[in-house]
Amino acid sequence: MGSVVESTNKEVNGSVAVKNPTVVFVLGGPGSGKGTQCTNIVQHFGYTHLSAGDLLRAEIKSGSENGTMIQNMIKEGKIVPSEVTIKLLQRAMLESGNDKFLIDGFPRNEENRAAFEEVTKIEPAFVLFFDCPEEEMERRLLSRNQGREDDNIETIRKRFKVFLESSLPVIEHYTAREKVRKIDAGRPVEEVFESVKAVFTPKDEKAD
Ligand SMILES: Nc1ncnc2c1ncn2[C@@H]1O[C@H](COP(=O)(O)OP(=O)(O)O)[C@@H](O)[C@H]1O
Ligand SMILES: Nc1ccn([C@@H]2O[C@H](COP(=O)(O)OP(=O)(O)O)[C@@H](O)[C@H]2O)c(=O)n1
Repeated sequence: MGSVVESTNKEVNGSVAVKNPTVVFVLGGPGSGKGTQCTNIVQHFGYTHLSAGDLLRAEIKSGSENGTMIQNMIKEGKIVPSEVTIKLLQRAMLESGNDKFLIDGFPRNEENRAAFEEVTKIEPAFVLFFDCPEEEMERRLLSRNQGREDDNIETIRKRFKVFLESSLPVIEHYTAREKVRKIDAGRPVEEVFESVKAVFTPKDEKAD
């Protein structure tokens, strides 16, 4: 027996998709704390966390035909073609049984953004942007210790360049549409989460 969410899913471009989902894009440079804060948001606000990077790394591990291509792109800090990432996101949304999603690390360039809009017809509720100084992000990435092939100084520099050149324009796109909620992410985890909570708490529930 399917859940209420599944039973009301709809067809989009020939594939089944979650009906009227709430989507929050979580953006910020590499190491700005997106994953860390998403874990906190999930615990407090009932969202499903979908990390584009985690989905791509799982795809490499699964031995899929795209695995080698994805692995090479990640090693170089390059953005994987949208077609691949969007399919993974759509599948994960459907499998979750939820209708509220934090989409972390996506869209990372204009191609990601335009393709997602075209394929899914989903507009994000808002965009959470973790703004963090580069020196702090570099420090965090070099001590992350998750055995990631891209957490070395050479690839980190490439990822910073891609963030400035390709991802910031996406944030500017949503800033122009008044969708961006910018958080000072250079502070300790708990302080950052206080600011995050304020964004997710409806105005009428906030204390004066
Ligand atoms: N506010 C913070 N202060 C210090 N370290 C942090 C903070 N937020 C996250 N970290 C640490 O920095 C590293 C990168 O954080 P992560 O959440 O993986 O970033 P992202 O998903 O943006 O790449 C992790 O080791 C994490 O524990
Ligand atoms: N939308 C995305 C997200 C990540 N990626 C790839 O995955 C890598 C790691 O992304 P991530 O979000 O897991 O990690 P951070 O770079 O934010 O620390 C990126 O550098 C890209 O190579 C991608 O190609 N497309």
